[in-house]
Amino acid sequence: MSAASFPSSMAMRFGDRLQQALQAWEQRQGEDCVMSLAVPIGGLDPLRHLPGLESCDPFRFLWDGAPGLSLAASGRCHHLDLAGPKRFELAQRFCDATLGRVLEGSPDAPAQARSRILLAFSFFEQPSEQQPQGGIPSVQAVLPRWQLSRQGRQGWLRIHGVAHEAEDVRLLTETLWLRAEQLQAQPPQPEPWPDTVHGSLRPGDWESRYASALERGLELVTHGELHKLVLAVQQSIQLSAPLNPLPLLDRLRHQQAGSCRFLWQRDAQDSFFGASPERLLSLRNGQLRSDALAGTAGRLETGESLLNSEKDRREHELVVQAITDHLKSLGLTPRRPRRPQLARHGRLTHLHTPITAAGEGQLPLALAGALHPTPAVAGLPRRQAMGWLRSLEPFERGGYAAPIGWIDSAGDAELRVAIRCGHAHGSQLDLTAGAGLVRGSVAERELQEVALKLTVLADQLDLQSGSGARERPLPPLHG
Ligand SMILES: C=C(O[C@@H]1C=C(C(=O)O)C=C[C@H]1O)C(=O)O
Repeated sequence: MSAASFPSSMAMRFGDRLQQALQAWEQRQGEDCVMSLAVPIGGLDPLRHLPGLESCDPFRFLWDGAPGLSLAASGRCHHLDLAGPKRFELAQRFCDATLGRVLEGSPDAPAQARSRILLAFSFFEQPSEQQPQGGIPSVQAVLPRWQLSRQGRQGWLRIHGVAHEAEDVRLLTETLWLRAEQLQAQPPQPEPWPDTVHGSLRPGDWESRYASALERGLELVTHGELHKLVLAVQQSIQLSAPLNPLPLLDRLRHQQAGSCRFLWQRDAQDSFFGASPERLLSLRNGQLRSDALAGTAGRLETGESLLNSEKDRREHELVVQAITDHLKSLGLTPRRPRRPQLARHGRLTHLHTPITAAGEGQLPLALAGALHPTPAVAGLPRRQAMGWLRSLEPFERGGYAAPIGWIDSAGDAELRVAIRCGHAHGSQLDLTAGAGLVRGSVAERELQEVALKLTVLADQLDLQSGSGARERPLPPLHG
């Protein structure tokens, strides 16, 4: 195909794009390189157009921070799967090396459309000996084939591809142009999405297994062996039809508007998805931000009662202190408001303290490696708490409570803590949720808090039997 086969108004634009790309190619250093090309594409909704972004590789990703950045991606141009220690350092090196090789052929593209490496970690560095990790590497990093982004009304489509010669650059430009035309011509997924998820609870009751772990956890924090322990539970659902997570994520856009919806789909059989209220870190133009989020109230309590709860304030402060201490140990000067605010995410309200610092020149994954896991999802002291989680939780956490997000070609990054999430693999869907125990925590309240958190996703499903994950009111907060 040549530029002549496009309508004349677009031919100019196509010709300009091609010329830009070839100019960048001429200035390359080294033999081969990864060419990165982008075109503006109107404000297509990445969530609704992800199905139209298919690639020969089954990998798909969604980051839906609407009304902020939304990003859909598919296919893998380069990727890394790792297990074991130093994963943050090695993933950072992969990002630097890969993004360093990317040749920007569309220098007019804005920040939302920058080339990105997508990242998903597992909670633990190594899978446990008893429980296989469910095949999840301790870090997955992907430079996608396709990226469709939207921020405000603007949207961009980007392609990454290896180029050996100028002809490859022409071919990539044409592939990009054609896909942009197809996406713009295609209607997005209709509203409402057609399918509901059908499934039934798998036998095996998380409540009885949680009760014994909870008893031990409460002993540990009461006797001062730990300051905090965040015990999680897992509810498994047997799916009677394959799960499409996109309709769920679409509904969560309305029901949990302040959170960031995410999807990491290794293939059609394996989807990890959720709506995270918690920012592990964001780095934008050298400004670092991390969120301390701990202390939870359900719909029936007032935010005031949460703000006035001595136990919740103490639990929250442990998280703020841990984050600020880690940042200080890296030589940063974190700033924080003196008192927490309330942050509402769907049916739950949390205590929230945003922590900020000047972070010029910081490596996002060095920061993430120091911060993960915060005491909001693990406990204190960290090492001992991690050991107790291994022995008390009767399942593998996988990606639950681990960092998920992206780094872009300018060094900006955002990583969320993957909570309020589910993992569908084959015909099974696992929902995981946890709650923090500190001195003064009450067993019944913690049990009801995790049950309430499980409902965030479970309520989107059409379950055939009564669910242990149904919402019950939380008993009163203790002062
Ligand atoms: C661990 C989870 O949530 C975390 C624990 C919270 C708490 O204990 O109050 C609140 C928000 C999150 O930091 C979860 O939702 O699974």
